[in-house]
Amino acid sequence: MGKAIEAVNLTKYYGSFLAVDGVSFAVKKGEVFGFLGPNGAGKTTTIRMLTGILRPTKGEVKILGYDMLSEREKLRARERMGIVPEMANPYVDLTAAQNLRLMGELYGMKKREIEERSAELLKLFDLYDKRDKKVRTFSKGMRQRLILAMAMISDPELLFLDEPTSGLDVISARMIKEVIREENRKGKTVFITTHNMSDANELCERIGIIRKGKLIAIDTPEKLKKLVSGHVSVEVSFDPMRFDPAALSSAIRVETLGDKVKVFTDDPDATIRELVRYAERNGLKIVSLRTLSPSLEDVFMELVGGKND
Ligand SMILES: Nc1ncnc2c1ncn2[C@@H]1O[C@H](COP(=O)(O)OP(=O)(O)OP(=O)(O)O)[C@@H](O)[C@H]1O
Repeated sequence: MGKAIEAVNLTKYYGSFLAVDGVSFAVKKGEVFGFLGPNGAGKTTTIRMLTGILRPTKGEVKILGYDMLSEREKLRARERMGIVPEMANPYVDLTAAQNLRLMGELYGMKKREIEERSAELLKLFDLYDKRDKKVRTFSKGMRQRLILAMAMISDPELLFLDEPTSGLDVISARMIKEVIREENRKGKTVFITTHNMSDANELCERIGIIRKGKLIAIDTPEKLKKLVSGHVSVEVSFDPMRFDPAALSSAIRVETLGDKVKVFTDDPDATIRELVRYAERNGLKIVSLRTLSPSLEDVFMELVGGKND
Protein backbone atom coordinates (compact mmCIF):
# COMPACT_ATOMS: atom_id res chain seq x y z
CA MET A 1 0.00 0.00 0.00
CA GLY A 2 1.56 3.27 -1.12
CA LYS A 3 1.33 6.64 0.47
CA ALA A 4 -1.33 9.12 -0.60
CA ILE A 5 0.13 12.06 1.31
CA GLU A 6 3.63 12.73 2.59
CA ALA A 7 4.48 15.93 4.39
CA VAL A 8 7.99 16.54 5.63
CA ASN A 9 8.85 19.46 7.90
CA LEU A 10 6.00 21.48 6.46
CA THR A 11 6.40 25.08 7.59
CA LYS A 12 4.53 28.30 6.86
CA TYR A 13 5.32 31.82 7.97
CA TYR A 14 2.87 34.68 7.34
CA GLY A 15 5.39 37.53 7.59
CA SER A 16 7.10 36.79 10.89
CA PHE A 17 4.14 34.77 12.23
CA LEU A 18 4.77 31.03 12.29
CA ALA A 19 1.40 29.44 11.39
CA VAL A 20 2.62 25.88 10.68
CA ASP A 21 5.72 24.70 12.44
CA GLY A 22 7.65 21.76 10.97
CA VAL A 23 4.76 19.35 10.51
CA SER A 24 5.62 15.85 9.24
CA PHE A 25 3.24 12.96 8.66
CA ALA A 26 2.10 10.46 6.06
CA VAL A 27 -1.34 9.20 5.06
CA LYS A 28 -1.68 5.74 3.54
CA LYS A 29 -3.75 5.09 0.46
CA GLY A 30 -7.27 4.10 1.48
CA GLU A 31 -7.12 5.83 4.84
CA VAL A 32 -9.48 8.43 6.33
CA PHE A 33 -7.16 10.81 8.14
CA GLY A 34 -8.43 13.58 10.37
CA PHE A 35 -6.65 16.80 11.17
CA LEU A 36 -8.07 18.08 14.41
CA GLY A 37 -7.28 21.32 16.17
CA PRO A 38 -8.77 24.42 17.75
CA ASN A 39 -9.51 27.55 15.73
CA GLY A 40 -6.38 29.16 14.37
CA ALA A 41 -4.21 26.08 14.98
CA GLY A 42 -3.10 25.89 11.34
CA LYS A 43 -5.47 23.33 9.80
CA THR A 44 -6.50 25.41 6.80
CA THR A 45 -2.95 26.57 6.18
CA THR A 46 -1.80 22.94 6.18
CA ILE A 47 -4.51 21.70 3.82
CA ARG A 48 -3.79 24.60 1.45
CA MET A 49 -0.12 23.63 1.37
CA LEU A 50 -0.97 19.97 0.81
CA THR A 51 -3.25 20.82 -2.11
CA GLY A 52 -0.76 23.20 -3.70
CA ILE A 53 -2.81 26.36 -3.18
CA LEU A 54 -0.26 27.84 -0.81
CA ARG A 55 3.48 27.47 -1.13
CA PRO A 56 5.20 26.32 2.05
CA THR A 57 7.98 28.49 3.43
CA LYS A 58 9.91 25.28 4.04
CA GLY A 59 9.40 21.56 3.75
CA GLU A 60 8.17 19.02 1.22
CA VAL A 61 4.78 17.74 0.12
CA LYS A 62 4.16 14.68 -2.00
CA ILE A 63 0.64 13.77 -3.10
CA LEU A 64 0.19 10.34 -4.71
CA GLY A 65 3.92 10.43 -5.25
CA TYR A 66 3.91 13.80 -7.04
CA ASP A 67 6.07 16.62 -5.74
CA MET A 68 3.62 19.48 -5.08
CA LEU A 69 6.42 22.05 -5.26
CA SER A 70 6.90 21.30 -8.93
CA GLU A 71 4.27 23.12 -11.03
CA ARG A 72 4.15 20.29 -13.56
CA GLU A 73 3.80 17.48 -11.06
CA LYS A 74 1.25 19.51 -9.11
CA LEU A 75 -1.07 19.54 -12.14
CA ARG A 76 -0.81 15.77 -12.45
CA ALA A 77 -1.70 15.34 -8.78
CA ARG A 78 -4.61 17.79 -9.09
CA GLU A 79 -6.19 15.61 -11.78
CA ARG A 80 -6.46 12.80 -9.28
CA MET A 81 -7.78 14.69 -6.27
CA GLY A 82 -10.94 16.50 -5.23
CA ILE A 83 -10.88 19.52 -2.96
CA VAL A 84 -13.51 21.09 -0.74
CA PRO A 85 -11.96 24.36 0.45
CA GLU A 86 -12.99 26.14 3.63
CA MET A 87 -16.16 28.19 3.10
CA ALA A 88 -16.39 27.29 -0.57
CA ASN A 89 -19.37 28.45 -2.60
CA PRO A 90 -20.90 27.16 -5.79
CA TYR A 91 -21.92 29.74 -8.42
CA VAL A 92 -25.27 30.96 -7.12
CA ASP A 93 -26.55 32.16 -10.51
CA LEU A 94 -26.01 28.73 -12.02
CA THR A 95 -28.10 25.65 -11.36
CA ALA A 96 -26.77 22.64 -9.48
CA ALA A 97 -26.38 20.72 -12.74
CA GLN A 98 -24.55 23.66 -14.38
CA ASN A 99 -22.11 23.91 -11.47
CA LEU A 100 -21.33 20.22 -11.82
CA ARG A 101 -20.93 20.53 -15.59
CA LEU A 102 -18.51 23.42 -15.17
CA MET A 103 -16.43 21.41 -12.73
CA GLY A 104 -16.44 18.38 -15.04
CA GLU A 105 -15.23 20.58 -17.89
CA LEU A 106 -12.41 21.89 -15.69
CA TYR A 107 -11.33 18.30 -15.17
CA GLY A 108 -11.44 17.75 -18.95
CA MET A 109 -14.20 15.16 -18.78
CA LYS A 110 -16.34 14.26 -21.78
CA LYS A 111 -19.87 15.66 -22.00
CA ARG A 112 -21.51 12.24 -21.72
CA GLU A 113 -19.33 11.28 -18.78
CA ILE A 114 -20.20 14.55 -17.00
CA GLU A 115 -23.93 14.00 -17.49
CA GLU A 116 -23.81 10.46 -16.11
CA ARG A 117 -21.62 11.26 -13.15
CA SER A 118 -23.65 14.39 -12.33
CA ALA A 119 -26.89 12.44 -12.22
CA GLU A 120 -25.29 9.86 -9.95
CA LEU A 121 -23.91 12.51 -7.57
CA LEU A 122 -27.09 14.59 -7.53
CA LYS A 123 -28.99 11.48 -6.47
CA LEU A 124 -26.35 10.54 -3.91
CA PHE A 125 -26.65 13.96 -2.27
CA ASP A 126 -30.42 14.12 -2.60
CA LEU A 127 -30.28 17.10 -4.96
CA TYR A 128 -31.56 15.43 -8.11
CA ASP A 129 -35.03 16.98 -7.93
CA LYS A 130 -33.42 20.40 -7.52
CA ARG A 131 -30.84 19.97 -10.28
CA ASP A 132 -32.28 22.73 -12.48
CA LYS A 133 -32.81 25.23 -9.68
CA LYS A 134 -30.42 28.11 -9.22
CA VAL A 135 -28.09 27.58 -6.27
CA ARG A 136 -29.17 30.98 -4.95
CA THR A 137 -32.35 29.24 -3.70
CA PHE A 138 -30.36 26.51 -1.87
CA SER A 139 -29.90 26.25 1.90
CA LYS A 140 -26.40 26.17 3.36
CA GLY A 141 -26.58 22.39 3.73
CA MET A 142 -27.66 21.93 0.11
CA ARG A 143 -24.83 24.19 -1.09
CA GLN A 144 -22.28 22.25 0.91
CA ARG A 145 -23.62 18.94 -0.46
CA LEU A 146 -23.27 20.37 -3.97
CA ILE A 147 -19.71 21.52 -3.21
CA LEU A 148 -18.81 17.99 -2.19
CA ALA A 149 -20.50 16.57 -5.29
CA MET A 150 -18.45 19.01 -7.40
CA ALA A 151 -15.23 17.87 -5.70
CA MET A 152 -16.19 14.28 -6.54
CA ILE A 153 -17.14 14.83 -10.19
CA SER A 154 -14.04 13.15 -11.58
CA ASP A 155 -14.30 10.26 -9.09
CA PRO A 156 -10.96 11.26 -7.52
CA GLU A 157 -8.96 8.74 -5.52
CA LEU A 158 -8.06 11.37 -2.91
CA LEU A 159 -10.37 13.90 -1.27
CA PHE A 160 -9.32 16.94 0.75
CA LEU A 161 -12.13 18.32 2.86
CA ASP A 162 -11.70 21.45 4.96
CA GLU A 163 -14.37 21.47 7.70
CA PRO A 164 -16.95 19.80 5.45
CA THR A 165 -19.72 19.60 8.06
CA SER A 166 -19.05 22.80 9.96
CA GLY A 167 -22.23 24.73 10.75
CA LEU A 168 -24.52 22.39 8.81
CA ASP A 169 -27.95 21.01 9.63
CA VAL A 170 -27.95 17.48 11.02
CA ILE A 171 -29.32 15.85 7.88
CA SER A 172 -26.75 17.38 5.54
CA ALA A 173 -23.93 16.63 7.98
CA ARG A 174 -25.04 13.02 8.27
CA MET A 175 -25.34 12.66 4.51
CA ILE A 176 -21.83 14.03 4.00
CA LYS A 177 -20.39 11.69 6.63
CA GLU A 178 -22.15 8.73 5.03
CA VAL A 179 -20.64 9.64 1.65
CA ILE A 180 -17.17 9.89 3.20
CA ARG A 181 -17.56 6.42 4.70
CA GLU A 182 -18.82 5.03 1.41
CA GLU A 183 -15.91 6.57 -0.53
CA ASN A 184 -13.56 5.00 1.98
CA ARG A 185 -15.20 1.59 1.50
CA LYS A 186 -14.44 1.97 -2.19
CA GLY A 187 -10.77 2.44 -1.30
CA LYS A 188 -10.58 6.22 -1.58
CA THR A 189 -8.30 8.27 0.64
CA VAL A 190 -9.82 11.15 2.59
CA PHE A 191 -8.00 13.95 4.40
CA ILE A 192 -10.38 15.93 6.53
CA THR A 193 -9.87 18.89 8.84
CA THR A 194 -12.31 19.45 11.64
CA HIS A 195 -12.66 20.86 15.10
CA ASN A 196 -15.54 18.48 15.69
CA MET A 197 -14.34 15.68 17.95
CA SER A 198 -17.23 13.32 17.40
CA ASP A 199 -16.95 13.60 13.61
CA ALA A 200 -13.25 12.80 13.86
CA ASN A 201 -13.98 9.87 16.13
CA GLU A 202 -16.72 8.50 13.88
CA LEU A 203 -14.93 8.88 10.57
CA CYS A 204 -11.19 8.71 10.97
CA GLU A 205 -8.85 5.76 11.15
CA ARG A 206 -6.10 8.04 12.39
CA ILE A 207 -6.12 11.55 13.74
CA GLY A 208 -3.42 14.18 13.92
CA ILE A 209 -3.92 16.86 16.55
CA ILE A 210 -2.47 20.25 15.69
CA ARG A 211 -1.96 23.03 18.15
CA LYS A 212 -0.29 26.39 17.51
CA GLY A 213 1.08 25.07 14.24
CA LYS A 214 2.64 21.96 15.78
CA LEU A 215 1.50 18.39 15.36
CA ILE A 216 1.29 17.31 19.00
CA ALA A 217 -0.19 13.81 18.62
CA ILE A 218 -0.97 11.40 15.82
CA ASP A 219 -2.64 8.03 16.29
CA THR A 220 -5.86 6.03 16.05
CA PRO A 221 -8.80 7.47 18.03
CA GLU A 222 -8.65 4.51 20.43
CA LYS A 223 -4.94 4.91 21.15
CA LEU A 224 -5.34 8.66 21.57
CA LYS A 225 -7.98 7.96 24.18
CA LYS A 226 -5.50 5.81 26.07
CA LEU A 227 -3.21 8.83 26.36
CA VAL A 228 -5.39 10.36 29.00
CA SER A 229 -5.14 8.67 32.34
CA GLY A 230 -7.72 9.09 35.06
CA HIS A 231 -10.48 9.58 32.50
CA VAL A 232 -11.65 5.98 32.50
CA SER A 233 -14.65 5.59 34.73
CA VAL A 234 -16.91 2.86 36.04
CA GLU A 235 -20.56 3.74 36.40
CA VAL A 236 -22.62 1.77 38.87
CA SER A 237 -26.12 1.78 40.23
CA PHE A 238 -27.15 -0.18 43.35
CA ASP A 239 -30.54 -1.07 44.75
CA PRO A 240 -30.99 0.42 47.26
CA MET A 241 -28.64 3.22 46.26
CA ARG A 242 -26.25 3.44 49.20
CA PHE A 243 -22.60 4.14 48.60
CA ASP A 244 -19.58 5.27 50.57
CA PRO A 245 -16.80 6.54 48.27
CA ALA A 246 -14.21 5.96 51.00
CA ALA A 247 -14.76 2.20 50.59
CA LEU A 248 -12.92 2.17 47.25
CA SER A 249 -9.15 2.27 47.30
CA SER A 250 -8.86 2.25 43.49
CA ALA A 251 -10.94 5.40 42.98
CA ILE A 252 -9.31 8.66 41.89
CA ARG A 253 -12.53 10.62 42.19
CA VAL A 254 -16.21 9.82 42.57
CA GLU A 255 -19.14 11.72 41.09
CA THR A 256 -22.78 11.14 41.97
CA LEU A 257 -25.17 11.49 39.02
CA GLY A 258 -28.80 10.96 39.92
CA ASP A 259 -29.19 7.33 40.94
CA LYS A 260 -25.71 6.38 39.70
CA VAL A 261 -22.18 6.92 40.84
CA LYS A 262 -19.31 7.40 38.45
CA VAL A 263 -15.96 6.24 39.74
CA PHE A 264 -12.89 7.60 37.94
CA THR A 265 -9.98 5.19 37.98
CA ASP A 266 -6.73 4.16 36.32
CA ASP A 267 -7.57 0.50 36.93
CA PRO A 268 -11.17 -0.25 35.92
CA ASP A 269 -10.69 -3.97 36.58
CA ALA A 270 -9.77 -3.36 40.24
CA THR A 271 -12.62 -0.86 40.62
CA ILE A 272 -15.19 -3.32 39.29
CA ARG A 273 -13.97 -5.99 41.72
CA GLU A 274 -14.17 -3.55 44.62
CA LEU A 275 -17.68 -2.49 43.63
CA VAL A 276 -18.89 -6.08 43.43
CA ARG A 277 -17.38 -6.86 46.85
CA TYR A 278 -18.93 -3.70 48.26
CA ALA A 279 -22.37 -4.72 47.01
CA GLU A 280 -22.05 -8.22 48.48
CA ARG A 281 -20.87 -6.98 51.88
CA ASN A 282 -23.68 -4.43 52.13
CA GLY A 283 -26.49 -6.59 50.72
CA LEU A 284 -27.02 -4.34 47.68
CA LYS A 285 -28.22 -5.44 44.28
CA ILE A 286 -26.19 -4.25 41.26
CA VAL A 287 -28.71 -2.69 38.87
CA SER A 288 -26.16 -1.60 36.28
CA LEU A 289 -22.40 -1.58 35.90
CA ARG A 290 -20.40 -0.33 32.95
CA THR A 291 -16.99 1.00 32.04
CA LEU A 292 -16.80 4.33 30.23
CA SER A 293 -13.78 5.15 28.10
CA PRO A 294 -12.47 8.67 27.83
CA SER A 295 -13.90 10.57 24.90
CA LEU A 296 -11.79 12.07 22.18
CA GLU A 297 -12.90 15.34 23.67
CA ASP A 298 -11.18 14.43 26.94
CA VAL A 299 -7.98 13.77 25.00
CA PHE A 300 -8.33 16.97 23.09
CA MET A 301 -8.94 19.04 26.22
CA GLU A 302 -5.96 17.47 27.94
CA LEU A 303 -3.66 18.06 24.96
CA VAL A 304 -4.76 21.52 23.89
CA GLY A 305 -5.80 22.74 27.30
CA GLY A 306 -9.33 23.58 26.16
CA LYS A 307 -8.31 26.88 24.65
CA ASN A 308 -8.43 28.25 21.13
CA ASP A 309 -5.07 29.54 19.94
N1 LIG B 1 -3.12 35.13 5.08
C1 LIG B 1 -2.77 35.18 6.37
N2 LIG B 1 -1.99 36.17 6.83
C2 LIG B 1 -1.63 36.22 8.13
N3 LIG B 1 -2.00 35.32 9.07
C3 LIG B 1 -2.78 34.31 8.68
C4 LIG B 1 -3.22 34.19 7.31
N4 LIG B 1 -3.98 33.08 7.21
C5 LIG B 1 -4.03 32.54 8.46
N5 LIG B 1 -3.31 33.27 9.33
C6 LIG B 1 -3.10 32.96 10.75
O1 LIG B 1 -2.46 31.70 10.83
C7 LIG B 1 -2.99 30.92 11.91
C8 LIG B 1 -3.49 29.61 11.38
O2 LIG B 1 -4.63 29.84 10.55
P1 LIG B 1 -5.47 28.67 9.89
O3 LIG B 1 -6.56 29.30 9.10
O4 LIG B 1 -4.55 27.75 9.20
O5 LIG B 1 -6.07 27.96 11.17
P2 LIG B 1 -7.20 26.86 11.29
O6 LIG B 1 -6.68 25.83 12.19
O7 LIG B 1 -7.64 26.46 9.95
O8 LIG B 1 -8.34 27.64 12.02
P3 LIG B 1 -9.90 27.73 11.67
O9 LIG B 1 -10.51 26.52 12.21
O10 LIG B 1 -10.29 28.98 12.42
O11 LIG B 1 -10.00 27.89 10.19
C9 LIG B 1 -4.07 31.78 12.55
O12 LIG B 1 -3.50 32.39 13.69
C10 LIG B 1 -4.41 32.80 11.50
O13 LIG B 1 -4.81 34.02 12.10
